[in-house]
Amino acid sequence: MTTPASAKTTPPTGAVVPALKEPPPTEYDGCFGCGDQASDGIRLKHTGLDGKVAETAFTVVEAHQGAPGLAHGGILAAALDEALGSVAWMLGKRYVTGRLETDFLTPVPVGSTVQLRAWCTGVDGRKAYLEGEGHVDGKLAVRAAALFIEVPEEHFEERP
Ligand SMILES: CCCCCCCCCCCCCCCC(=O)SCCNC(=O)CCNC(=O)[C@H](O)C(C)(C)COP(=O)(O)OP(=O)(O)OC[C@H]1O[C@@H](n2cnc3c(N)ncnc32)[C@H](O)[C@@H]1OP(=O)(O)O
Repeated sequence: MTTPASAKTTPPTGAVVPALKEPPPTEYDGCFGCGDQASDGIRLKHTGLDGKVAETAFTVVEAHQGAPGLAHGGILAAALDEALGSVAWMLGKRYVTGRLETDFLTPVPVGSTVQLRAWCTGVDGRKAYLEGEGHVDGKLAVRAAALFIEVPEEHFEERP
């Protein structure tokens, strides 16, 4: 698969690629990427999962504009981050994004539906390596490679 992975997002020799488990049963409703209660969120839901690759879709609306009529790159990166993050969580541990590398290959007009796919390229200790891509009308529009880091449950404790 074509990816933009740098040395920091390329798994070392010997990293394993685990099969994905079922998505976590409790998702956080307030999550910008997947939460049902996040009123300004993008509410991604899995549309496919085959044990290795997870799929979802995201429709760009006016509130996501950067330039007139075109998606803001940060929104596309957020959607990729969420897709990759959901795969990381399906490895069965808690991960957060440490590094996210993104290529924006074509402008994405408002009204487009971005078909997103994400997968794991390897796990090495606390590090999980993820890649993903988004197609619009069959054309590769965005792609990403990321390093996720496993964290303890305390990472998500509410801050004062
Ligand atoms: C309650 C139920 C909820 C259920 C819910 C389910 C939802 C299921 C879907 C979730 C989907 C989420 C999708 C969104 C995902 C986010 O958006 S997460 C939010 C954005 N990310 C963050 O906020 C992370 C902020 N950063 C941090 O907290 C800390 O920097 C980190 C990443 C935990 C690392 O800190 P640390 O634990 O002290 O680890 P550290 O020793 O610094 O690094 C460990 C190793 O990783 C390397 N490393 C760390 N950072 C980097 C980096 N940026 N670049 C390269 N290498 C790095 C280090 O060099 C080190 O390597 P080695 O020396 O071991 O070889």
